Parts: sequence; structure tokens; C-alpha cells
Amino acid sequence: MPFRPGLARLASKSASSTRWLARQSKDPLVKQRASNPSSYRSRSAFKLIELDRTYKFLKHDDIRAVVDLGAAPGGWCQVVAERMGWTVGDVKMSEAEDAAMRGGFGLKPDAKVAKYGSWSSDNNSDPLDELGLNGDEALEEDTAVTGQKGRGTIIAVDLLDVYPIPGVKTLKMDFLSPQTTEYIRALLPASVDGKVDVILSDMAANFTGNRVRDIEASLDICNAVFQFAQKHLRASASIGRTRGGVLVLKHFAHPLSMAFRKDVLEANFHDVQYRKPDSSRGESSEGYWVCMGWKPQSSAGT
Ligand SMILES: C[S@@+](CC[C@H](N)C(=O)[O-])C[C@H]1O[C@@H](n2cnc3c(N)ncnc32)[C@H](O)[C@@H]1O
Repeated sequence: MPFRPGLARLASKSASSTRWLARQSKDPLVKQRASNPSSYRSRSAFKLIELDRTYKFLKHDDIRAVVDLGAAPGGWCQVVAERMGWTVGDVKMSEAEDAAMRGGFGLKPDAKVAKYGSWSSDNNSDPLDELGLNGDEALEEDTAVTGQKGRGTIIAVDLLDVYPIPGVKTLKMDFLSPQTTEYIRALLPASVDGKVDVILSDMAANFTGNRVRDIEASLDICNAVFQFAQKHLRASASIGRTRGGVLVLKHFAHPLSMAFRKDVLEANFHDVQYRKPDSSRGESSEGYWVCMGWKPQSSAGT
């Protein structure tokens, strides 16, 4: 006999939907997005704006490569693309594009994808072929499309599609799978020598409801991102700025997370700040470490 949810279950689902709707209707950031359809794709964009307003890690003209991990639907990428001059103000989407975005993340008109340089692991093809190998040639192509000359490379990775954004190369891949790092590496232009100035991670695994398992999953992600930083983050000494070489890392509050901060992050960065942006919902235990000044010393984390 097919499974049918009981009445109590339906009632609780509808109660939680009602709570969600009530929360959305009062949320000023949700209202701000709704009143400006060509504005940021995600509420998360406001978190990055706030973090950058406080720590100013995206403002430097010498930033040549940014990697955004867990990028879908693309709000953080929009903010970075603005800061790096690929777009001016909001990323203007046509009405059709905007409707597609609002309809879900899986909608990518093929022509646009080809123009902006996106690759999906569903394609069963080599991203380097699809994206026209790497670097400077691909950026020229972006410039031709947008008419706007940005000043560096932005690479976005997510399990989900990211609707195209000028200046952003997207990889639809699992960051935790071993080959993803190689693909990111291959998309970096030769001129940056395999190094990235800013690594952003807003990645979060789906919650299981089991607190221990959820924290473990979050720490697995933090460790994987740190290992990526060990190979690819540009050292502050080579930039000539004590706070250069930046990692922004989402995590969830827990004693194990605090240990990770102390043993792994503080050992390798000049300055590690914790921040829960005002735009992050109060009931969530999420927070961000903004780690500035990469001074690689110890080996990978826990
Ligand atoms: C909070 S959302 C990111 C929102 C994004 N910063 C924005 O502004 O639009 C978290 C994202 O992490 C992605 N994610 C979680 N685990 C991942 C993994 N192992 N590899 C790639 N992406 C992952 C999810 O698919 C989800 O899109």
C-alpha cells in the first residue's frame, strides 16, 4: 500500500509552511529582493556584502582570482563580479532570465551557458574542452559578451546549476570529489600561477537533523576547503599585504568547530575573525570565519 502521510504530519507540515511564509513576509531582505527583480539572486548575497563591508577583502585591485565554493544560485558570485568590474550595479537579467531563475536553479539556456563558460558534470565531457581550455582566452570571450572588462577570474562550484553571470566560470561538481580541484586548477589562467587571492565557501550539506552528523559534515567541508587553500591560496608574503590571501568559511557553532578554528585556521592566518552577519537568520547556528593573511605553516586539519 502506498505511503500516505497521516493528518498530524500534514498539519505539522502546513504549520511549518505557515511559519516559513510569515517569516518570509517580514524579512526586509526578502522584500528588498522582491521589489527589485534584477537584484541579487539570493539572500546570502547580503551576508557577503556585509562581511566585505566590515573586512574589505574584495576591494583590492590586485585581486586576480576568486573561487566561490557552494555558489548556487549565484548571489555571492554576483557580488564578486561587481567588485571585479565584470558588471556594474545589479546584474541585469532579462525578464525571461529572471523568470527562469525564479522557476528554479536548473534552467540554463544552452547558448548563454556556452558564452559565459559553464560546465556540468552531467555532460560526460571534459570541462577543459567545453570551456575552451583555460584562462585568458576564455576571459576575452566573456568581455566580448558583456562589453564590460572585468579584472580577473571568478570560478564558481556547486552541485547545482548556477545561472550564467558575466565573468564567472561555473563547474557543476561535488567539491568533495577528488577531481574537482584539478578542474578548478585548470580553469585558472596561466598568469596567476595556480594561485587564488580569495576563497569563499558558503557550502553546507543538507541537514539530517542529527546534530553530530551535521557538525561532522560541516567539518568535512571545512577541512576540504582548507586543504584546497593549502594548495591554492596565495600567501600574504607574496602579495605584500599582511591581510592578503583570504578565506571566508561558513561553519556551524560547536566546540569541534572552535577547535578547528584554533588548531587549523589560527595557525595558518595572521587574523581570523568570526562574524554572524545581521542578514543571517538569528535562529541558525551558522557563522563565518573571515581568515586574512595566509601564512601557510602546518599541514591539513583534523
Ligand atoms: C547557502 S547555499 C549558497 C548560496 C550562495 N552563496 C549564494 O549567494 O547564492 C549552499 C550551497 O552549497 C552547495 N553545496 C553543498 N555541498 C556541496 C558540495 N559538496 N559541492 C558543491 N556544492 C555544495 C549547495 O548545493 C548549495 O547550493
